[in-house]
Amino acid sequence: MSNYMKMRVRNLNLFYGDFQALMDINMNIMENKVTALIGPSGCGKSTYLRTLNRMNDLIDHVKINGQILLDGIDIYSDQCDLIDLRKSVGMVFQKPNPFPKTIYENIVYGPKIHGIKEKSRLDEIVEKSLRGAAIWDEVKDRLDKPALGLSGGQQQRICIARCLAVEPDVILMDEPTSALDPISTLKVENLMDELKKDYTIVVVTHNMQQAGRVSDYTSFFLNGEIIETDLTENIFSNPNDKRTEDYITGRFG
Ligand SMILES: Nc1ncnc2c1ncn2[C@@H]1O[C@H](COP(=O)(O)OP(=O)(O)OP(=O)(O)O)[C@@H](O)[C@H]1O
Repeated sequence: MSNYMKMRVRNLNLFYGDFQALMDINMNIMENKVTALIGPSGCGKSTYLRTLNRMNDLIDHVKINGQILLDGIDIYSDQCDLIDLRKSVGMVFQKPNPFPKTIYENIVYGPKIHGIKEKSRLDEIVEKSLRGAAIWDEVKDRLDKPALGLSGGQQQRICIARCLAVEPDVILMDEPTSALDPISTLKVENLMDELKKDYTIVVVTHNMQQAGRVSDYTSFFLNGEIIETDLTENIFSNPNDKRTEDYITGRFG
């Protein structure tokens, strides 16, 4: 088992204008593990997740200080190329958001941007990515059909396949199952367990049972701070902080 810290976050603060949304965040994100981010609505989970691949750069009144190291390189420094960063750190959103294109075109979109043109290579990537997202068998005979014609659960796995197609190292997932039915949710949860063999996963979830099922580590956020990060089993059975205990036992949030 890897004990490598794929990402290291040090003294991270984030402000939306005058409002400080993240306060002195420190976290080690372990390679080939699933890290769950839990906490009440508005505590900064999504904001934090978005800092990990600089999605907040798109919001113009955001100010960030501190450090986020990916394989030792500060992703906010000049040394880091934004296109490379987004390739290394992929993202899956709450609502499945396939492009209004065929299944095939959804998967090859990223690889084409990165300069892959050869049809046989693209075909290979499509099969590998769809297999990786556990949806190949369901769609292999309809690759030329619109991705939007699939069920919500299938669309989400297409989005995961689209993310895998550019061969990221880290996958960020923002409540990836909150718009899905229980069976699709189970499929995506099982998939996360498979994917962590090859990828490092950080997932925001409101569903505490899900955090318990899928994650190795859990971080509890409250009012923009991390109250504690620990092995998931410790967070759920023996948390250090009373506020964590109150949250996981449903006393607030
Ligand atoms: N673009 C923005 N501009 C200003 N404030 C924002 C912006 N986005 C988020 N916030 C504020 O930052 C805080 C953290 O929001 P964030 O969405 O990160 O929380 P969250 O824990 O993910 O919430 P939820 O679980 O409801 O999705 C909230 O107070 C929110 O109102």
